[in-house]
Amino acid sequence: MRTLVVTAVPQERDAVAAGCAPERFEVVAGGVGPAAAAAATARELTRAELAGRPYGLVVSAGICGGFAPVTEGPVVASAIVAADLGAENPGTEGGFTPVEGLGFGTGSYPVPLPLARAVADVCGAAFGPLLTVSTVTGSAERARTLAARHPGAVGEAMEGFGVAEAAALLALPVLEIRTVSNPVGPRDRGGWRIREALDGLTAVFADSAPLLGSWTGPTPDLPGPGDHGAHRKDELEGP
Ligand SMILES: O=C(O)c1cccc(C(=O)CC[C@H]2O[C@@H](n3cnc4c(=O)[nH]cnc43)[C@H](O)[C@@H]2O)c1
Repeated sequence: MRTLVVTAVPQERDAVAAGCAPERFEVVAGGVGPAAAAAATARELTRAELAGRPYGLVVSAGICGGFAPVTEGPVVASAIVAADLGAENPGTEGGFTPVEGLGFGTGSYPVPLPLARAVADVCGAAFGPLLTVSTVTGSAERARTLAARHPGAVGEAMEGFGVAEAAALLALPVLEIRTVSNPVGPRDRGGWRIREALDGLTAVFADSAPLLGSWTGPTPDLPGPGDHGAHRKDELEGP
């Protein structure tokens, strides 16, 4: 089955597409931020289902900020985490209650670990939770807070959780694969290494495309109780 790769911007889309064969991969630029990413992913997955050409795997890809000591190179998510989905909760440890603690759904999606680990190994990537934020971190204090709240986090970007939400609606497995363009922390636009990160994306997808394209494993169990909204094709088609 084919793999859908969702990036934020066309430069990332083109970098990914340069590394993988068009027969097995569809690469789309869905916009910046989790809401745009979720909407674009849901549209593409629904189109494919209705056309009878469903995807077997969904990947969120692009550039990202890296948490020290990860300052460059590829990163692969061991979990896709909505780092600012929840409520500020002064007086509690960490001062934040994640969305699960509020009793609504989940703030973290699992990935198929054997595949994610294999991809990380083949491209020499750092492996750990990848955080999705709506506001790019711009201070050392915020970077420390996030790193303390999410031990082992390797990076921060803005789309992974949105892509994962849409994939979960169709019970599809999801990965997040990125390359580091900047450190998470104080703003320093002059220090960005975007060209290197985009070239790195091409290399990562060239190395991992054979693994991604042949993946036939199951979707990991979705976290928590209740209906995560997984739908079947017949429900999409309506009466
Ligand atoms: O103006 C700034 O200070 C600034 C700093 C980092 C990123 C931005 C962006 O507008 C990029 C958003 C875009 O790129 C991904 N990305 C890359 N680095 C980061 C990051 O450190 N934190 C969050 N997102 C990052 C992101 O997925 C978006 O697609 C501006």
